[in-house]
Amino acid sequence: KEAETQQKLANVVILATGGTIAGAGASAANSATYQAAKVGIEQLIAGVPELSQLANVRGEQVMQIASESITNENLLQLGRRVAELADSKDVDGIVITHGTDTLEETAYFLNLVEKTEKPIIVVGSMRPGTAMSADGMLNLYNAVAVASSKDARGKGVLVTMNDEIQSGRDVSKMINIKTEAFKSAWGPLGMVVEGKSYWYRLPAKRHTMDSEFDIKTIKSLPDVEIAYSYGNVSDTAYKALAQSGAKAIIHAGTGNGSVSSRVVPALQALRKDGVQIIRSSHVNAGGFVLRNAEQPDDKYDWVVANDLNPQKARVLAMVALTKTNDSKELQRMFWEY
Ligand SMILES: NC(=O)C[C@H](N)C(=O)O
Repeated sequence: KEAETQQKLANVVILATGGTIAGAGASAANSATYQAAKVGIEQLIAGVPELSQLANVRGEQVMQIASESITNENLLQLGRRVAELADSKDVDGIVITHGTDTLEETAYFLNLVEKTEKPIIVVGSMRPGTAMSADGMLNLYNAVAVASSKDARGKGVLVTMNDEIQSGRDVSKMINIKTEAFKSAWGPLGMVVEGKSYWYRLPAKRHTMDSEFDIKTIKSLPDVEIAYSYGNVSDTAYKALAQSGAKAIIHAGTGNGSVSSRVVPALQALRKDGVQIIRSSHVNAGGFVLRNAEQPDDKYDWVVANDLNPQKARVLAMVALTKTNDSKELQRMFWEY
């Protein structure tokens, strides 16, 4: 009988990378003071015995880091392992446990480069497992539930936090002290309740199977950097980033990606030197940058990120630059992905 139920359940692999979901604090009262990336994947799985009712689960420790320290090499390593598993006949879904600080970047990266319909779910937690009211157990349970459901196939990389199913492309960490930390300007795709998924909308942008990018052909990622804008900003950071070899600079602009008159000449000059200039916005609840609004992008040959925040724009720019250095092509990609 047991063998029969095992056969019917989906096979889900959990790739652990660290983060607060693998964090530990000194006491149960420590919800915000703790060390991330301390607990191994076997212990995480053992902490949620109910996972075995959802799927045949096995874990792999891919790395053990706090996600603020993730590198492009780490991203490629994770992406390649996800692709290998996605190609394997005995894997139905993949869950990635991840720190929440850069979770949105990894989820968007995988959404762009993994050629599979199989569910890929990225999940984290806001409190360590040692804290009162820790959120990691339920978030992980929900991730495995979505990863093992047929309904999640073909919907791109997903994120399960706070009972919501979010598109990995849209979702962003909006607040860092609440368990309802992850939001999308365009709303969640669905909900997970007691291990069952409820869907309400679909992603509109190209992803996974419909993407022109493939992890298997990406050898390395180019250097793309972000410079933050504010009142009285100088052009020092932009110039320094270009000098240290950045192929593109994401302008984390004010408002609708506006650029200070103190910075415009430097960005014009950098573009003439071959650096791609991509205008994004750092407004809190989600920016929206349009071509030739605020700045004459056609004239300066700049690119706009539209609704992608600066850190997501960096991810798309890196992936896009592995294919082209043509600013018109880059702009097309920024509209399509
Ligand atoms: N909540 C978290 O996971 C934060 C942690 N610094 C990380 O990203 O690894």
